[in-house]
Amino acid sequence: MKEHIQKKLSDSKTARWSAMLIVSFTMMCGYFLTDVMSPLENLLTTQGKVVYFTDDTSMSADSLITKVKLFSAASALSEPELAVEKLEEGMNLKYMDSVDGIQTEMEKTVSAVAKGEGWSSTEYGFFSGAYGMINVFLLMLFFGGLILDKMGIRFTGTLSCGLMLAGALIKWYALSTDFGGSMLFGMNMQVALASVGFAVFGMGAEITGITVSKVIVKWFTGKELALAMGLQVAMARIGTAIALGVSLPVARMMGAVSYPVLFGAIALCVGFVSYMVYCVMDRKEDASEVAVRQEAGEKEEEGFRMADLKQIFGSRGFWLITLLCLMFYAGVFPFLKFATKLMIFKYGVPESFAGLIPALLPFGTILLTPLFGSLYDRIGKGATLMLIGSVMLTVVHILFTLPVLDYWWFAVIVMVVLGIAFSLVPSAMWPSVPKIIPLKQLGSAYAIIFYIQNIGLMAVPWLIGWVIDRFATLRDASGTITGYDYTVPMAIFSLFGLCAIVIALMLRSEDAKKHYGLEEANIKK
Ligand SMILES: C[C@H](N)C(=O)N[C@@H](CCCCN)C(=O)O
Repeated sequence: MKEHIQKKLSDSKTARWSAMLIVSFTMMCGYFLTDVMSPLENLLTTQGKVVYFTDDTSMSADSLITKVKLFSAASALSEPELAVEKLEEGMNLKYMDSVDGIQTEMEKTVSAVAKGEGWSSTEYGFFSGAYGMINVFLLMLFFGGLILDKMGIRFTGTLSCGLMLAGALIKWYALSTDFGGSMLFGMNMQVALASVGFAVFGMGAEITGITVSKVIVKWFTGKELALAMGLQVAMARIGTAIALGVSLPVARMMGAVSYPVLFGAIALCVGFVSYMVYCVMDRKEDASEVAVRQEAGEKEEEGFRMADLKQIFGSRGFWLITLLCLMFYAGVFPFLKFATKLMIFKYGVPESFAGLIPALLPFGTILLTPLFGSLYDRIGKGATLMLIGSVMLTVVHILFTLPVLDYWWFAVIVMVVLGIAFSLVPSAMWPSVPKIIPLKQLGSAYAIIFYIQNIGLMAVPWLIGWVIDRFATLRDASGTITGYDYTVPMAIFSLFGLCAIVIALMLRSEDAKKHYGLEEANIKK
């Protein structure tokens, strides 16, 4: 008689890769919403109507109208009735402006008009950092990890997807409503409410992040773990790239900053449904695992105990990975929030293309993260990959700081290098955690890492927004903003890179002492 050997569902290649694709799609929708506002910084921080022209420049409606009226009065044209509210797509406007110090007659055709929200850079920074606020101050990520290890993947993932959706809807409501100058918590009502929405969303997104990580470890341990994690991160980056690339065109086309958020919320509903589909697979995987254990006469694995936390906190390798994560990610995600405006004001890129250069960063990582992940699976060298990535991050930020080669093509090259760094470190960092911490504590371990990382994701945008208002904003004698000098903010980002290098070196030497296996291949032959 043929012997029947019970197999787990995850032993099927099709099943485990399908599970990976499904949960990664949910995460991708989350990443889209995380960065959907980044290209809108200039629009959010401009007061009143923003007018875009066919030559790809943008101008504040007030200053344009003043110029047009001055010109029409001087040339007896019939424009004195022109007002901000009357500006529309297709209008032809004539005015005088100074070109190389000479007053010259100019003509521009309006290609789109959108509503600027008049936030300050500090308010924009506060809003961007709000993502990590609940996670950090209410320790929600920490509790999220405990919930994940205690209540399981299906319960936690469903809860966290719901939180993401609720947060996205609050943010959309805030951005699409005119609060007529009212205040909340001593703050512009719109900024405050949008920040609350982003904070709720951030709590959901981060808990979904640790849940998805645990899903992948569950289905891929002993198999293509780093490749699977790399592909999951790659799909997440597609979400970021789409956000950076399409958000501004959508806001311009629809005339308001709230529309890209609305589209993100609709996509997230689909992501939610896809997570429900995963839950069905998860149930089957658990059932097949029980059957395999019964056949082998094995006992069920012990669950997570609070005492296990001591083991996590006592590991020096764990702390080094956590600090590396804090410093490295502080130099990347918060940078992305400010990168579009950096392209406009440091590299002179027209606003309509400016989001495309930062979008190169996640695009590059889409191919490279799984590639480096697969390299790590086969040949190891995880600690070295993290070190090289940290060095590249630092060099990139120093180049963005220095007043040299302020050309758009140089910004493109530097951004591509940053993309390589942003592939190297995550592809080696995340699959290295299970080499230091056992599976049953992994939810909590990822949660603590994400928790500390969130302190950076929250505080760095706050710091940079404030620094831009205080040290980077250039004004003329009347106080009108004339431009930005990004030397100080970018020097701060360079410092994060330097810290990452030091920590990566310490991690490599700790690995050599404790034999975590970070330099060894993941796939056992
Ligand atoms: C922002 C989030 N906390 C984060 O760090 N995400 C990582 C991916 C983590 C995947 C772990 N398996 C990222 O690089 O986006």
